Amino acid sequence: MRLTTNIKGLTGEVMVPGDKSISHRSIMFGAIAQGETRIKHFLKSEDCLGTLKMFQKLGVAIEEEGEEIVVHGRGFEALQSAEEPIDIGNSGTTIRLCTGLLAGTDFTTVLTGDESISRRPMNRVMLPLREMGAKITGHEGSEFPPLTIVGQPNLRGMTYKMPVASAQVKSAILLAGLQAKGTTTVIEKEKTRDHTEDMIEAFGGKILTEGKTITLEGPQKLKGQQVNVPGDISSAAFFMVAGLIVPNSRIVLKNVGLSESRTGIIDVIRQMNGKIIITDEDTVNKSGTVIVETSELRGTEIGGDLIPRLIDELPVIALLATQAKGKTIIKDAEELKVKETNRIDATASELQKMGAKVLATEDGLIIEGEQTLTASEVTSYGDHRMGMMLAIAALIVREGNVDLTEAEAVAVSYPNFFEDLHELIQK
Ligand SMILES: O=C(O)C1=C[C@@H](OP(=O)(O)O)[C@@H](O)[C@H](O)C1
Ligand SMILES: C=C(OP(=O)(O)O)C(=O)O
Repeated sequence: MRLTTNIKGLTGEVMVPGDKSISHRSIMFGAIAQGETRIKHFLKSEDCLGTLKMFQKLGVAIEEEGEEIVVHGRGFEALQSAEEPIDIGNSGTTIRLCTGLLAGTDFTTVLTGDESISRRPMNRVMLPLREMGAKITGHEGSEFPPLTIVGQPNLRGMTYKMPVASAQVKSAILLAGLQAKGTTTVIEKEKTRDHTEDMIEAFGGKILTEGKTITLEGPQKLKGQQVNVPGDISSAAFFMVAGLIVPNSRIVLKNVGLSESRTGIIDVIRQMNGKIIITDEDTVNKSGTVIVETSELRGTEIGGDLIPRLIDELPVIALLATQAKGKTIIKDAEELKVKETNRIDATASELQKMGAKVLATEDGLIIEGEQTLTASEVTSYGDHRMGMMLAIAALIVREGNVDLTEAEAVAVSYPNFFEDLHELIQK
C-alpha cells in the first residue's frame, strides 16, 4: 500500500473503535455467566470476532442485535466440545485467556492459530495452570500452539508469583481459578491491565486486589451484564502521536478508555512536554475525551512499572521520540520481543529504513531526536501495531513515497484505521 505523505495538518474528531482487551473479555465472561450479556461498542476486529466465533463453536448462542452483541450465557457447565480444532488467528489474548478458561471443562479443546501465534510462548500459562491440575500440551512436546487442553473438572486453587508482567497470564490463572476449588492468589511482578478483575466484579463475582496481590475463591457463579466497551486507548495512541508530530494539527478523540492501568502513554506525552488535555471524564465507565495538538517535544526515559501501562504503544512512542529534542531511552521492555513480531527489532529496522537513528537494545530502544524521516519501502511484518505506526510515520515524510507491505494487518485491532486517518488529513 502506498501511504499518504507530506500532509499540511490533521484536524477533526475521531471515535476510536472499542477496546480490544475489554471486547474479548466481555464475550468470555458473557459465555460463562448465567443469563443475557449485552455488549455495546464491541470491537468488530479480526481478533475479537475470532473470540466470538470460538464461543459459538463451544455451543454458546451469540448474535448481533442492532448496535449490540448479545451473549446468551448458560454458565460454565453448559460449554460444549467444539469437536474440531478452533483457529484463533493472530490473537495472543484469545489463546492464553481461553487456555485458562477451558482448563476446568469436562472435554478436550485444541486451539490453533496463524504463523505468528505458532511462535508465541505458552509455557507462561501452561506451567502455572498445570500446577492447578490442568492438562495442557503444546505442539510435539514444545510450548508452542496448537495447544491441546484436556479439560480437568477438579482444578485446585493455588498461589502463584508471576515471573513476567503479563495481564494475559494473570487472567488465564484467574479464569481457571473461578472454576477451581479453594483459593487462587496471583502475585504480579508489576501491575498490569485489570480488566479481568473489573469484569469479575461487574458480573457479580468476588475478587480482592491488595497492591500486586489478587485473590479469589472458587468455584464462583457469574451473572450476565450490560457491558459498555470504551474506545481503545491503544488505537487512540496512533492519533495522539500523529496530532503531536504533524505540524498544524489538533485532534479530538472521543470516548477513550482511561483505566489507570492503560494510561502510561498519557504520562509519557506529558513527560515529553506534549500538549494533551483530558475532558468529559466518566469515572464509572473509565473513559473520556483526549485532545492533542502539535507540540515541541523533548526526549525522556521510559522503564520500570510504566512499561505494562503502555506496552502496546511502545512502537508508536518510539516514532514520537524521533521528533523530540534530545534522546529517548526505553528499557525493561523485553516483553516486546514476544508480541506478534519482535517489536524491538521491527521498530528499529523500519524506522532506520526511514532514516531515523534508532538502536535496538536487549530490553528496549534508544532513539535520537529531531530526525527527518525519508521515503522508503517498509513492512508491518504482519503486525497490526507496526503497520499503523508506519502509516503515521509516513505523514511527516516530505518528499517521495512510502510503501507499506502487509498493511492489511491493521484489521486485527482497527479495521477502519485508514478511513479514520483520511478523514483527518488536510492535504
Ligand atoms: O490482557 C490483554 O488483553 C493484553 C495484555 C497484553 O499482553 P501481555 O499480557 O502478554 O503483556 C497486551 O500486549 C495485549 O495486547 C492485550
Ligand atoms: C500484543 C497484542 O495482542 P495479542 O497478545 O492479543 O496478540 C497487541 O494487540 O498488541
